[in-house]
Amino acid sequence: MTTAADKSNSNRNDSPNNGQVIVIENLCKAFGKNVVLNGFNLTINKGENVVVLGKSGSGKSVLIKCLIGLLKPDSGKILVFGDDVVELNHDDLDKLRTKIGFLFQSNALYDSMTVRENLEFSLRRHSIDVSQQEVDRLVKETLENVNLPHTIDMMPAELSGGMAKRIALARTMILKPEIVLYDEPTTGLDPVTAREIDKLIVKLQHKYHASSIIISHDMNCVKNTADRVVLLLDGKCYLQGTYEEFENSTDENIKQFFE
Ligand SMILES: Nc1ncnc2c1ncn2[C@@H]1O[C@H](COP(=O)(O)OP(=O)(O)OP(=O)(O)O)[C@@H](O)[C@H]1O
Repeated sequence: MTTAADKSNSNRNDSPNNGQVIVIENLCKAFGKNVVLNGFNLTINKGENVVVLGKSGSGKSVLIKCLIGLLKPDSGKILVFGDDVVELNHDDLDKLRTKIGFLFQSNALYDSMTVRENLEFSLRRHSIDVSQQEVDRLVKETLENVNLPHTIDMMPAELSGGMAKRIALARTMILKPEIVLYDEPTTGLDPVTAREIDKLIVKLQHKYHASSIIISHDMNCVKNTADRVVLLLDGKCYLQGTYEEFENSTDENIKQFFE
Protein backbone atom coordinates (compact mmCIF):
# COMPACT_ATOMS: atom_id res chain seq x y z
CA MET A 1 0.00 0.00 0.00
CA THR A 2 1.10 3.55 -0.54
CA THR A 3 0.65 6.86 1.17
CA ALA A 4 -0.79 9.75 -0.81
CA ALA A 5 2.57 11.51 -0.67
CA ASP A 6 4.19 8.63 -2.61
CA LYS A 7 1.49 8.85 -5.29
CA SER A 8 1.58 12.61 -5.47
CA ASN A 9 5.35 12.64 -5.99
CA SER A 10 5.24 10.01 -8.72
CA ASN A 11 2.51 11.96 -10.49
CA ARG A 12 4.69 15.01 -10.80
CA ASN A 13 6.88 13.22 -13.32
CA ASP A 14 3.95 12.29 -15.54
CA SER A 15 2.76 14.30 -18.52
CA PRO A 16 -0.11 16.70 -17.71
CA ASN A 17 -2.67 14.84 -19.82
CA ASN A 18 -2.12 11.34 -18.62
CA GLY A 19 -5.70 10.60 -17.73
CA GLN A 20 -5.82 12.26 -14.33
CA VAL A 21 -9.34 13.59 -13.90
CA ILE A 22 -9.08 14.83 -10.33
CA VAL A 23 -5.91 15.94 -8.55
CA ILE A 24 -6.25 17.07 -4.93
CA GLU A 25 -3.13 18.48 -3.34
CA ASN A 26 -2.57 19.45 0.27
CA LEU A 27 -6.22 20.21 0.89
CA CYS A 28 -6.90 21.86 4.24
CA LYS A 29 -10.25 22.79 5.75
CA ALA A 30 -11.07 23.69 9.34
CA PHE A 31 -14.22 24.95 11.03
CA GLY A 32 -12.87 27.10 13.86
CA LYS A 33 -10.65 24.80 15.90
CA ASN A 34 -12.07 21.68 14.25
CA VAL A 35 -9.41 20.73 11.69
CA VAL A 36 -11.19 18.41 9.27
CA LEU A 37 -8.88 18.17 6.26
CA ASN A 38 -5.22 18.61 7.02
CA GLY A 39 -3.10 18.16 3.90
CA PHE A 40 -5.23 15.67 2.01
CA ASN A 41 -3.84 14.37 -1.31
CA LEU A 42 -5.61 12.23 -3.88
CA THR A 43 -5.44 11.61 -7.62
CA ILE A 44 -8.24 9.96 -9.59
CA ASN A 45 -7.67 8.59 -13.06
CA LYS A 46 -10.06 8.38 -16.00
CA GLY A 47 -12.47 5.47 -15.63
CA GLU A 48 -11.38 4.64 -12.09
CA ASN A 49 -13.64 3.87 -9.12
CA VAL A 50 -12.11 5.07 -5.86
CA VAL A 51 -13.76 4.36 -2.53
CA VAL A 52 -13.11 6.80 0.29
CA LEU A 53 -13.33 5.07 3.64
CA GLY A 54 -13.43 6.98 6.88
CA LYS A 55 -15.14 6.96 10.24
CA SER A 56 -18.20 9.06 10.84
CA GLY A 57 -17.17 12.70 11.08
CA SER A 58 -13.78 12.12 9.41
CA GLY A 59 -14.53 14.64 6.65
CA LYS A 60 -15.75 12.61 3.67
CA SER A 61 -18.69 14.94 2.97
CA VAL A 62 -16.51 18.01 3.49
CA LEU A 63 -14.11 16.59 0.90
CA ILE A 64 -16.92 16.07 -1.63
CA LYS A 65 -18.33 19.55 -0.94
CA CYS A 66 -14.91 21.12 -1.52
CA LEU A 67 -14.61 19.13 -4.75
CA ILE A 68 -17.82 20.51 -6.21
CA GLY A 69 -17.21 24.02 -4.95
CA LEU A 70 -19.88 24.05 -2.22
CA LEU A 71 -17.24 24.66 0.44
CA LYS A 72 -14.13 26.78 0.06
CA PRO A 73 -10.98 25.11 1.37
CA ASP A 74 -8.58 27.09 3.54
CA SER A 75 -5.68 26.05 1.33
CA GLY A 76 -4.61 23.48 -1.21
CA LYS A 77 -5.52 22.70 -4.79
CA ILE A 78 -8.41 20.80 -6.33
CA LEU A 79 -7.84 20.31 -10.03
CA VAL A 80 -10.77 18.85 -11.95
CA PHE A 81 -9.99 18.33 -15.65
CA GLY A 82 -7.00 20.60 -15.02
CA ASP A 83 -9.01 23.56 -13.64
CA ASP A 84 -8.64 24.60 -10.02
CA VAL A 85 -12.16 24.50 -8.59
CA VAL A 86 -11.26 27.14 -5.99
CA GLU A 87 -10.35 29.65 -8.68
CA LEU A 88 -13.38 29.13 -10.96
CA ASN A 89 -16.02 31.84 -11.29
CA HIS A 90 -19.72 31.06 -10.85
CA ASP A 91 -20.41 30.33 -14.54
CA ASP A 92 -17.38 28.08 -14.99
CA LEU A 93 -18.25 26.23 -11.79
CA ASP A 94 -21.77 25.66 -13.11
CA LYS A 95 -20.34 24.33 -16.38
CA LEU A 96 -18.02 22.00 -14.49
CA ARG A 97 -20.90 20.68 -12.39
CA THR A 98 -22.72 19.52 -15.53
CA LYS A 99 -19.87 17.00 -15.95
CA ILE A 100 -20.31 15.73 -12.39
CA GLY A 101 -23.12 13.40 -11.38
CA PHE A 102 -24.15 12.99 -7.76
CA LEU A 103 -26.03 10.07 -6.29
CA PHE A 104 -27.50 11.29 -3.01
CA GLN A 105 -28.12 8.93 -0.12
CA SER A 106 -31.76 10.05 -0.16
CA ASN A 107 -32.04 9.55 -3.98
CA ALA A 108 -33.64 13.03 -4.17
CA LEU A 109 -36.24 12.06 -6.79
CA TYR A 110 -39.06 14.56 -7.35
CA ASP A 111 -42.14 12.95 -5.76
CA SER A 112 -44.66 14.73 -7.97
CA MET A 113 -43.01 13.65 -11.23
CA THR A 114 -43.09 10.29 -12.96
CA VAL A 115 -39.87 8.40 -13.59
CA ARG A 116 -39.87 9.68 -17.18
CA GLU A 117 -40.33 13.28 -15.98
CA ASN A 118 -37.59 12.93 -13.37
CA LEU A 119 -35.14 11.86 -16.08
CA GLU A 120 -36.35 14.46 -18.58
CA PHE A 121 -36.13 17.22 -15.99
CA SER A 122 -32.52 16.34 -15.35
CA LEU A 123 -31.75 16.75 -19.06
CA ARG A 124 -33.73 19.98 -19.47
CA ARG A 125 -32.32 21.58 -16.33
CA HIS A 126 -28.87 21.34 -17.76
CA SER A 127 -30.30 23.09 -20.84
CA ILE A 128 -29.08 20.41 -23.15
CA ASP A 129 -30.46 21.31 -26.53
CA VAL A 130 -31.98 18.04 -27.68
CA SER A 131 -35.17 17.22 -29.58
CA GLN A 132 -38.11 15.52 -27.84
CA GLN A 133 -37.40 12.44 -29.95
CA GLU A 134 -33.83 12.33 -28.66
CA VAL A 135 -35.01 12.91 -25.07
CA ASP A 136 -37.41 9.95 -25.43
CA ARG A 137 -34.62 7.78 -26.81
CA LEU A 138 -32.20 8.75 -24.03
CA VAL A 139 -34.79 8.13 -21.29
CA LYS A 140 -35.61 4.70 -22.73
CA GLU A 141 -31.96 3.73 -23.20
CA THR A 142 -30.99 4.86 -19.69
CA LEU A 143 -33.89 2.98 -18.08
CA GLU A 144 -32.83 -0.13 -19.99
CA ASN A 145 -29.31 0.31 -18.61
CA VAL A 146 -30.65 0.07 -15.07
CA ASN A 147 -33.01 -2.78 -16.06
CA LEU A 148 -36.15 -0.80 -15.24
CA PRO A 149 -37.76 0.17 -18.59
CA HIS A 150 -41.23 -0.78 -17.29
CA THR A 151 -41.16 1.89 -14.54
CA ILE A 152 -41.21 4.79 -17.04
CA ASP A 153 -44.70 6.02 -16.10
CA MET A 154 -44.54 5.15 -12.39
CA MET A 155 -44.41 7.66 -9.56
CA PRO A 156 -41.47 7.51 -7.09
CA ALA A 157 -43.85 6.44 -4.29
CA GLU A 158 -44.63 3.26 -6.26
CA LEU A 159 -40.96 2.21 -6.39
CA SER A 160 -39.19 -0.02 -3.88
CA GLY A 161 -36.05 1.36 -2.18
CA GLY A 162 -33.80 -0.52 -4.59
CA MET A 163 -35.78 0.59 -7.64
CA ALA A 164 -35.69 4.21 -6.46
CA LYS A 165 -31.92 3.96 -6.08
CA ARG A 166 -31.60 2.59 -9.62
CA ILE A 167 -33.82 5.36 -11.00
CA ALA A 168 -31.73 7.95 -9.14
CA LEU A 169 -28.68 6.35 -10.73
CA ALA A 170 -30.36 6.49 -14.16
CA ARG A 171 -31.15 10.17 -13.61
CA THR A 172 -27.49 10.81 -12.84
CA MET A 173 -26.23 8.77 -15.80
CA ILE A 174 -28.55 10.28 -18.42
CA LEU A 175 -26.28 13.32 -18.46
CA LYS A 176 -23.30 11.06 -19.18
CA PRO A 177 -21.22 12.63 -16.41
CA GLU A 178 -17.49 12.21 -16.56
CA ILE A 179 -17.29 12.04 -12.78
CA VAL A 180 -19.83 10.42 -10.46
CA LEU A 181 -19.92 10.97 -6.72
CA TYR A 182 -21.75 8.27 -4.78
CA ASP A 183 -22.77 8.99 -1.21
CA GLU A 184 -23.24 5.65 0.57
CA PRO A 185 -25.04 4.08 -2.41
CA THR A 186 -26.07 0.87 -0.63
CA THR A 187 -27.01 2.21 2.80
CA GLY A 188 -30.48 1.11 3.88
CA LEU A 189 -30.83 -1.54 1.16
CA ASP A 190 -31.20 -5.28 1.75
CA PRO A 191 -28.09 -7.32 0.81
CA VAL A 192 -29.53 -8.65 -2.47
CA THR A 193 -30.53 -5.19 -3.69
CA ALA A 194 -27.26 -3.73 -2.43
CA ARG A 195 -25.31 -6.21 -4.59
CA GLU A 196 -27.46 -5.26 -7.60
CA ILE A 197 -26.49 -1.63 -7.05
CA ASP A 198 -22.79 -2.63 -6.84
CA LYS A 199 -23.11 -4.39 -10.20
CA LEU A 200 -24.83 -1.40 -11.71
CA ILE A 201 -22.11 0.97 -10.49
CA VAL A 202 -19.49 -1.20 -12.21
CA LYS A 203 -21.64 -1.62 -15.34
CA LEU A 204 -22.07 2.14 -15.65
CA GLN A 205 -18.35 2.71 -14.97
CA HIS A 206 -17.50 0.48 -17.93
CA LYS A 207 -20.25 1.75 -20.20
CA TYR A 208 -19.62 5.46 -19.72
CA HIS A 209 -15.91 5.37 -18.69
CA ALA A 210 -16.76 7.68 -15.82
CA SER A 211 -14.46 8.21 -12.85
CA SER A 212 -16.13 7.79 -9.48
CA ILE A 213 -15.63 8.61 -5.86
CA ILE A 214 -17.70 6.30 -3.72
CA ILE A 215 -18.24 6.99 -0.04
CA SER A 216 -19.20 3.75 1.65
CA HIS A 217 -18.98 1.83 4.92
CA ASP A 218 -20.41 -1.29 3.27
CA MET A 219 -17.33 -3.49 2.79
CA ASN A 220 -19.13 -5.70 0.27
CA CYS A 221 -19.85 -2.63 -1.82
CA VAL A 222 -16.20 -1.58 -1.43
CA LYS A 223 -15.03 -5.04 -2.53
CA ASN A 224 -17.31 -5.11 -5.58
CA THR A 225 -16.83 -1.57 -6.84
CA ALA A 226 -13.39 -0.26 -5.83
CA ASP A 227 -10.39 -0.19 -8.12
CA ARG A 228 -8.66 1.58 -5.25
CA VAL A 229 -9.50 2.27 -1.63
CA VAL A 230 -8.38 5.35 0.28
CA LEU A 231 -8.58 5.76 4.04
CA LEU A 232 -9.26 9.30 5.22
CA LEU A 233 -7.89 9.64 8.74
CA ASP A 234 -6.89 12.70 10.75
CA GLY A 235 -7.59 14.87 7.72
CA LYS A 236 -5.10 13.05 5.53
CA CYS A 237 -5.05 10.23 3.04
CA TYR A 238 -3.68 7.75 5.58
CA LEU A 239 -3.25 4.82 3.18
CA GLN A 240 -4.43 3.73 -0.22
CA GLY A 241 -4.41 0.37 -1.93
CA THR A 242 -6.59 -2.32 -3.43
CA TYR A 243 -9.47 -3.90 -1.53
CA GLU A 244 -7.36 -7.06 -1.09
CA GLU A 245 -4.50 -5.03 0.39
CA PHE A 246 -6.91 -3.44 2.84
CA GLU A 247 -8.49 -6.79 3.69
CA ASN A 248 -5.10 -8.33 4.46
CA SER A 249 -3.75 -5.30 6.31
CA THR A 250 -2.63 -5.65 9.91
CA ASP A 251 -3.01 -1.89 10.48
CA GLU A 252 -5.45 -1.37 13.36
CA ASN A 253 -7.00 1.67 11.64
CA ILE A 254 -7.91 -0.49 8.67
CA LYS A 255 -8.80 -3.70 10.50
CA GLN A 256 -11.68 -2.01 12.30
CA PHE A 257 -13.56 -1.58 9.02
CA PHE A 258 -13.62 -5.36 8.60
CA GLU A 259 -14.89 -6.20 12.10
N1 LIG B 1 -20.68 23.63 7.55
C1 LIG B 1 -20.04 23.15 8.62
N2 LIG B 1 -19.80 23.95 9.68
C2 LIG B 1 -19.12 23.50 10.75
N3 LIG B 1 -18.63 22.23 10.87
C3 LIG B 1 -18.86 21.39 9.85
C4 LIG B 1 -19.56 21.80 8.68
N4 LIG B 1 -19.63 20.74 7.83
C5 LIG B 1 -18.98 19.72 8.45
N5 LIG B 1 -18.52 20.11 9.65
C6 LIG B 1 -17.75 19.28 10.58
O1 LIG B 1 -16.73 18.62 9.84
C7 LIG B 1 -16.50 17.32 10.36
C8 LIG B 1 -16.59 16.30 9.23
O2 LIG B 1 -17.95 16.21 8.79
P1 LIG B 1 -18.39 15.33 7.54
O3 LIG B 1 -19.85 15.53 7.38
O4 LIG B 1 -17.53 15.60 6.39
O5 LIG B 1 -18.10 13.85 8.07
P2 LIG B 1 -18.34 12.46 7.31
O6 LIG B 1 -17.02 11.76 7.26
O7 LIG B 1 -19.01 12.71 6.01
O8 LIG B 1 -19.30 11.71 8.35
P3 LIG B 1 -20.53 10.66 8.13
O9 LIG B 1 -19.90 9.36 7.71
O10 LIG B 1 -21.13 10.58 9.48
O11 LIG B 1 -21.45 11.25 7.09
C9 LIG B 1 -17.51 17.11 11.48
O12 LIG B 1 -16.85 17.37 12.71
C10 LIG B 1 -18.56 18.17 11.20
O13 LIG B 1 -19.17 18.60 12.39
